[in-house]
Amino acid sequence: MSDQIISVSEAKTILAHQNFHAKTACKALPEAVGRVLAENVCAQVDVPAFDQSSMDGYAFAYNEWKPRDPLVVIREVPAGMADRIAIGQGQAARIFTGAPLPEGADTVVMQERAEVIGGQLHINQADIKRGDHVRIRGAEINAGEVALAHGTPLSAAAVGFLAGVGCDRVTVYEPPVVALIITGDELKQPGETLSHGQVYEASSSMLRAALAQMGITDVSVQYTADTFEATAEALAIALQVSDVVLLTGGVSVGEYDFVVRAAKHCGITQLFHRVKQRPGKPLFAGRKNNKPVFGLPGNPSSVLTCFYQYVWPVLRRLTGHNDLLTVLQVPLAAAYKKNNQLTHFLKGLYRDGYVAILPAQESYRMRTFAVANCFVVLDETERHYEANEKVDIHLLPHYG
Ligand SMILES: Nc1nc2c(c(=O)[nH]1)N[C@H]1C(S)=C(S)[C@@H](COP(=O)(O)OP(=O)(O)OC[C@H]3O[C@@H](n4cnc5c(N)ncnc54)[C@H](O)[C@@H]3O)O[C@H]1N2
Ligand code: MOO
Repeated sequence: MSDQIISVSEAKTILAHQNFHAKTACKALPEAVGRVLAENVCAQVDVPAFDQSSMDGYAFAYNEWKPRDPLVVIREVPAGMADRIAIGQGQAARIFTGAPLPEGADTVVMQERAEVIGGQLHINQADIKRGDHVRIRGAEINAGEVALAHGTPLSAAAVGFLAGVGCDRVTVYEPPVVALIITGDELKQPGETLSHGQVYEASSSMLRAALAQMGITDVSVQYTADTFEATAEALAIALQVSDVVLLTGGVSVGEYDFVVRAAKHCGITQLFHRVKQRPGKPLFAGRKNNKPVFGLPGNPSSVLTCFYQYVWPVLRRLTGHNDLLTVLQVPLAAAYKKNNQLTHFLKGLYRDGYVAILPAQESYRMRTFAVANCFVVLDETERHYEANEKVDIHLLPHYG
């Protein structure tokens, strides 16, 4: 679409309107933890499925009981007893936590508040009320009712709740398969020895880490030379084997920047190229059918900033989440001069109610990003910010 440089909000709106394909899968319940429901799950039974005791004690019929008259204990009802039994007037049943209430009974007295002498139950609780210590059938949920709705993230508690309503499998959003293409002739893997002009390749480890933190672990990596052919070939492979493609580097305007041309060659529709922001101005976004493709500007800090600002929301949507980075308005710890007309995503440290803009913001540097917990987001306006002036911050996901 756009060949023009666009604003941050335009770029985000364009991405928010894309109908990228989200995958779903049917999973055994315990394996679904951390995923998001892609269906409404209904209770298969009433919970509780029968009136049951919530205490170890004695079950009796409240209205038939005269406080001074003892009751005759006729039977014992353990949890799981399948026999349906009934008690009559003047009778009680020994009962245990979770056991079905006998027919005719509606109240349980805890054993600590009663005494059995010669088979006769004496209740020593003046304030006992009808229905005490009884869990009524269906009090939690009725069969057929929606237990958890589409879009609910499955915590351990949610898994427990669904198991309790009889559910054993659920349809959840499936994390996308991601292909990384790392461009750059100068790159060398950490652990190897650098020659003059080479740099350690940081972005594949960094992106894999960021993806793993969002539950995306099916990630392939291709390292490509700075040629059109190598980039186009890697892109064609990536489009075949993955749901989302992330390229790093090669997206600027130099003679060795082939990402945009390779994307066109592979039939990728450009959504935008270049955003009025720092870092990450040369950011590229496109789509091939329903698959998103991002060309992240090569400086590692630009890669990660663009990842959190643009890729992260798309991946969250694909995994069924409906959220953005948490935004807060907080006072600046110190004054700041912003001297251009780009949106700035500055590495910040938010603590004790204030945010400090960290030093070393240049996009080749990761040292202070490594200890940042948020972005300070300053809009395009060129101006001076005072200390204590409130600014927007975006919390990094694991601090949100
Ligand atoms: N004439 C212009 N030059 C540049 C512009 C511009 O508008 N006009 N934009 C600058 C900006 S902003 C950025 S950001 C970079 C982005 O360029 P590329 O996406 O083409 O990135 P590269 O040139 O490939 O790499 C940039 C820089 O980052 C290092 N790098 C790349 N990949 C990795 C990696 N995986 N691990 C570690 N370091 C990496 C690379 O060695 C370069 O130093 O363009 C500016 N130039
Ligand atoms: O993405 Mo660049 O950071 O603006 O150097």
